[in-house]
Amino acid sequence: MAELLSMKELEKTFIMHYLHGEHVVGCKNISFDLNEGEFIGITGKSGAGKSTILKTIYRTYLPTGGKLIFHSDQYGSIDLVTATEREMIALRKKEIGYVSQFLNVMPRVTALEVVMDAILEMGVSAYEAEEKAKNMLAHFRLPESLWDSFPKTFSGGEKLRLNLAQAMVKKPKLLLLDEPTASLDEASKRSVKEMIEQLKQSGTSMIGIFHDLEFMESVVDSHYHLENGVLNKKMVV
Ligand SMILES: Nc1ncnc2c1ncn2[C@@H]1O[C@H](COP(=O)(O)OP(=O)(O)OP(=O)(O)O)[C@@H](O)[C@H]1O
Repeated sequence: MAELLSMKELEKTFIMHYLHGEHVVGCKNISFDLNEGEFIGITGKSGAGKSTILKTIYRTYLPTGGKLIFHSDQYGSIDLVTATEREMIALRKKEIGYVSQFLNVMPRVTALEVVMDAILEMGVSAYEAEEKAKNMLAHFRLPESLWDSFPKTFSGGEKLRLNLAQAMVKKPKLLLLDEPTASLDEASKRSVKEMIEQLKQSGTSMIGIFHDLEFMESVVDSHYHLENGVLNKKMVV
């Protein structure tokens, strides 16, 4: 299997300006490699730095050290630590997806439009985008009565399912999943598992953070545990 992402000694330190420049370590010395189609699960105590790792890959946070070599279709090998904002925007549009429980959408954009817009960015026709978006929303069991509503008022689980549909409809090369089953019922968890399996088969690589260990072990290939700032490979499932 070809390598997709190589992380070497990734570090993120926050400088707290309102605390007179005090430093808070988000994560440090984090290294691992991710192959095409591989799924790595990361566990660790609250505050260990799991979300910080995902956010530095997606560049919500600018890393303060290390290397993150991503094998991109658009740019060839590119270091996400030093990539420009413009490059990151292009990568987020087409190659790297991120799912969290929190929904960040424009006001007055319907749930269907949220998913359609994601796939339109990939360059498909409006007809195809609508069809794919509807299939995704149905897959994630979002009631049809909500498709033309504004997601701001959705429940936590509905927002998460919309986020999953928006990110997964693109079939990105790399998908980052921050608690993708939190607040979901068993039937919705099964929909998530099925879509993860479909994406893996089509070559998507994933990194996920889970509190639901049983679910995690049913989908990942490798499990890393973060403790006292050190990332240890626990086992290969
Ligand atoms: N934007 C930020 N500014 C300052 N400190 C931050 C920021 N984001 C995270 N941190 C700090 O970095 C450390 C790691 O946080 P992170 O959210 O990555 O932990 P986590 O392992 O994902 O925790 P949880 O399981 O509770 O979500 C924590 O000490 C946190 O307070």
